[in-house]
Amino acid sequence: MHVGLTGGVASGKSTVSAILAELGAIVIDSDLLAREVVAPGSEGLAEIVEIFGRGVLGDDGALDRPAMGAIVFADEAKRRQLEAVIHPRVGARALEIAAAAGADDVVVHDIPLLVETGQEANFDAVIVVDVPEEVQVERMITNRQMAEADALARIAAQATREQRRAAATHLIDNTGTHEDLRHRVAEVLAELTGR
Ligand SMILES: CC(C)(COP(=O)(O)OP(=O)(O)OC[C@H]1O[C@@H](n2cnc3c(N)ncnc32)[C@H](O)[C@@H]1O)[C@@H](O)C(=O)NCCC(=O)NCCS
Ligand SMILES: Nc1ncnc2c1ncn2[C@@H]1O[C@H](COP(=O)(O)OP(=O)(O)OP(=O)(O)O)[C@@H](O)[C@H]1O
Repeated sequence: MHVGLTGGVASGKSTVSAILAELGAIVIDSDLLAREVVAPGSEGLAEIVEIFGRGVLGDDGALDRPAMGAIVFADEAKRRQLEAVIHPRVGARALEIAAAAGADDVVVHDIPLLVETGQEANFDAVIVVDVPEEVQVERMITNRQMAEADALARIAAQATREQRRAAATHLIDNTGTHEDLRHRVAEVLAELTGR
């Protein structure tokens, strides 16, 4: 079974993924793959330097992620250019990993931009982690020391809460405690697997 998992920035996708993995699911994390495909020495990073110049590299030669973020979350055309380098590579890696899963495995594809990239129909179920925008902003400021304007810029680069909710077969409200979240995730997994 292949399950899509999505949610707005800082909604709690990684936290949900970690719980699902503990409960036995295989998780494919798109954010992690998006880092791997631009690792130092990669073709992906070379393409990014061709497009954006060496200014997006840190002193260590790795992608300067805050600098890249400042560019692409302020400019949609540049964001599309970056996505054109990263998304095909992430997609190819995800397919390779998914191909190694067994028939009885629950494979969870954690894809922040699942709705934005129209991938709903590729999955047997779509889990959406849902919180109001105020909670996203609050968690980005508190847990990631982001400025409010940067948090709002990321939210503005994504689908709306309503668009994501419309794509959900299973909605996970993450406005409660971590304990509440754990219960709800276990419940959803049980619904999916019938176990
Ligand atoms: C701009 C980059 C370098 C900033 O890196 P940073 O370490 O600050 O963020 P990180 O990669 O951990 O992403 C955190 C969250 O930001 C949001 N986000 C990332 N990229 C995008 C995007 N293109 N559009 C909208 N939201 C995005 C997602 O909610 C994601 O979960 C990085 O996000 C990136 O390479 N983005 C383009 C690739 C992409 O689309 N990734 C998302 C899923 S494949
Ligand atoms: N129920 C909760 N109560 C309080 N804090 C939470 C809760 N769930 C998650 N968090 C915290 O909120 C932050 C965002 O969670 P997480 O990293 O799981 O989100 P994400 O959707 O994967 O984010 P991103 O889109 O940036 O990858 C983390 O610091 C996490 O510990």
